[in-house]
Amino acid sequence: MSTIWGASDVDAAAARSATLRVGPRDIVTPLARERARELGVTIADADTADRPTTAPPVTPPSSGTTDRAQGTRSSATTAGTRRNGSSSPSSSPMALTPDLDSAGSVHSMRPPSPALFRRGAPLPGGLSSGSGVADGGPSRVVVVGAGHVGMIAAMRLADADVVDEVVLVDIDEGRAAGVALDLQHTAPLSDFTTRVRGVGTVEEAGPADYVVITAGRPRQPGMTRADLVSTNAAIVGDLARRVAATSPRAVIVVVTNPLDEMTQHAWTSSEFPSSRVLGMAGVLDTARFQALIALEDGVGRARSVDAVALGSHGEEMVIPLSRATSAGRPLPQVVSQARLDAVVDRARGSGGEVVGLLKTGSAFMAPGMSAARMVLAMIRESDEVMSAAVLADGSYGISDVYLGLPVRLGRRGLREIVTIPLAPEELAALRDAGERIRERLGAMPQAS
Ligand SMILES: NC(=O)c1ccc[n+]([C@@H]2O[C@H](COP(=O)([O-])OP(=O)(O)OC[C@H]3O[C@@H](n4cnc5c(N)ncnc54)[C@H](O)[C@@H]3O)[C@@H](O)[C@H]2O)c1
Ligand SMILES: O=C(O)C[C@H](O)C(=O)O
Repeated sequence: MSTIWGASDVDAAAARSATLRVGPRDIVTPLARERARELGVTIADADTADRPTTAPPVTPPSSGTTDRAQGTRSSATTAGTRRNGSSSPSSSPMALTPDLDSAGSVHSMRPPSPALFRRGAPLPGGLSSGSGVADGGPSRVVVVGAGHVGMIAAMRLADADVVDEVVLVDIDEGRAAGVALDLQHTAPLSDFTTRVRGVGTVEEAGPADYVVITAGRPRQPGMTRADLVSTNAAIVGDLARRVAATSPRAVIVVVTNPLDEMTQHAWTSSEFPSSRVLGMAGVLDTARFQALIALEDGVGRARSVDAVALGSHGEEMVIPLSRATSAGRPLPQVVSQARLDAVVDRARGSGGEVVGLLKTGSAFMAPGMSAARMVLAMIRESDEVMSAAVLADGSYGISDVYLGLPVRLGRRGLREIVTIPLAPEELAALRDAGERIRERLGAMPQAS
């Protein structure tokens, strides 16, 4: 039997021994070869005399995800097809070979190669026409809220050219239609074939594979995210129920603030399995930390920083420095503890810093790109470890509350919560974040 080796297998090999051993009939994807060139990983024939003595890749100690609708625990993902209609590598070892060290811990949280995001790359692809989950119709991503975050997310999604349709929905229908038309005009500039529509309701948008909810009020200077709760809970609750009716098999990605509470609210309102309701904040918070620490002397490029932001999207954000590296070197060996602490604080407060500078509205470029990145990771089954707000399932000693945890996503949403070793104080801070979010949920108005 032949095995398909993907870019994430190369990442795992880079973390272990800088050599990827493949069998004579195995297929190494072009992206994996490109990734190997980037990382200096040798692709060697496993049948040669110097056969590796290292253990084969192992399946992670997944705690699985709870599928409430079915009452079962599942980490399955759905096979998909590429945009060109051929079979996707969803059964490839990309899904089975995490970058774990022999202790079963995550060795690297490095984002995948930019090669994974290059248009026209043969593997993995997008969703083919006719693969739309709801009706066998067009593959479709619906972005609810054609405001600042929504339009950036839609732009990235259209530009990626991996779905038939991106539909913007806004109660201000003219805005949705105008932004959509403006975006459609960029098709020759960005060279995409995705159609872009703008409508006033999720019902008009039609059944979707993925729904990104950015609708709601942003905060203004002097406000906390929590100040948005009653206004936005009413919007998100209503939208989640209507999305569930229109797109019963969609994966929902919530962006609206306060993020952790709104994601849990969308889950209960939609009555979807928790694996299909995710929140976007960790990708953004991680990017902010990477970007800001890269401004420090000696750190290098932001993408060479391997780190993850967990916990809440706010005061209880946890950035485990015990796991953070730059080009493979532990960050505390590169940057002084005082500077590290200052950068963590700045990353934690970055949303507020941007609000203060803009004076009206909040950040949207990095947030919109981060939301699109989550959707693209699912469509492309990139298999990267990223932070997302998910329903804690007992991992890290936390249960039944949405908060930022390291995850792998698949076509159908959450594939698994990844357990990474944390220092005792980091674990305590993560658990505290769960408790604080639970308290805020308890205080949330019930009628939304
Ligand atoms: N999770 C994160 O990391 C993150 C990052 C940035 C912003 N946000 C949040 O995202 C939300 C949107 O931010 P923004 O800057 O895009 O705001 P915005 O005001 O620019 O856009 C919001 C849009 O939602 C629309 N809208 C309101 N109610 C609606 C409804 N019921 N149906 C459809 N559309 C509706 C509005 O007409 C508006 O166009 C805010 O709550 C903000 O706090 C979260
Ligand atoms: O800070 C905000 O209110 C918006 C968003 O959550 C952000 O972090 O930029």
